[in-house]
Amino acid sequence: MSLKLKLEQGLQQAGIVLSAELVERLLAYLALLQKWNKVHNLTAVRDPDEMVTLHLLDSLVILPHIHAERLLDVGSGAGLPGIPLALCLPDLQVTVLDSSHKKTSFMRQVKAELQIDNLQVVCSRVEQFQPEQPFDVVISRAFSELQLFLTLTAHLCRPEGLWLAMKGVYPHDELAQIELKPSTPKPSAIVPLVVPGLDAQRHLVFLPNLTATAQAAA
Ligand SMILES: C[S@@+](CC[C@H](N)C(=O)[O-])C[C@H]1O[C@@H](n2cnc3c(N)ncnc32)[C@H](O)[C@@H]1O
Repeated sequence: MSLKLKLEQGLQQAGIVLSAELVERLLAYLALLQKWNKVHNLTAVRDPDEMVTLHLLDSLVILPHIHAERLLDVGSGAGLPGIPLALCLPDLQVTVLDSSHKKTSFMRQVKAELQIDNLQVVCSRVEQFQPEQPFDVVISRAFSELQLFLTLTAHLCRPEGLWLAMKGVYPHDELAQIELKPSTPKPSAIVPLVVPGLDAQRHLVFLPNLTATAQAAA
């Protein structure tokens, strides 16, 4: 089966409708990832079929949950999930951040070649990143445990904004860890996700930043 057909079938199964042009742009991103990966080792996933499932579809199944103007993808690596989100949601301003020069060079190349105007690429350790404005949504996939993710990005999520953590199996231990810390944001929902063609669990953890609400109530 061609990569295009695999992506189209996966999108259909997930109930995600994208234009033919967008499908081509997603595949162009995948082609660049394959090309650079041969030399720069950006991702351990090397098989193009697996890249469709584990990188594109895994990132795209969260599309219905993104309602924001400004999103930060922390530890984005080769641009996941940030680049597929930026491609599919042109009105969303997406910042992809990683501390690795090799990975941010790749993401800059993708931005230039695919002319992704709503994508900003930042090379920085996240704890040192000082943007002009905080973000509506701060997301990560395969970055760190929940507690560390929240600690390192506490200055980056605006009051009443949202942290989204993309996880595999239901993260019992990580949730227990944050329950122990009274000052840590708590999850409002943990949504199971189905990634077409993937025989593994996925969960999206929603952690609202209630800072402003709490201050107003005090
Ligand atoms: C396992 S990769 C995940 C990449 C991508 N999110 C994915 O799901 O394919 C974790 C990434 O986080 C980056 N990273 C780790 N610690 C970081 C930090 N403190 N600040 C910024 N990036 C960091 C690493 O360079 C790496 O690219």
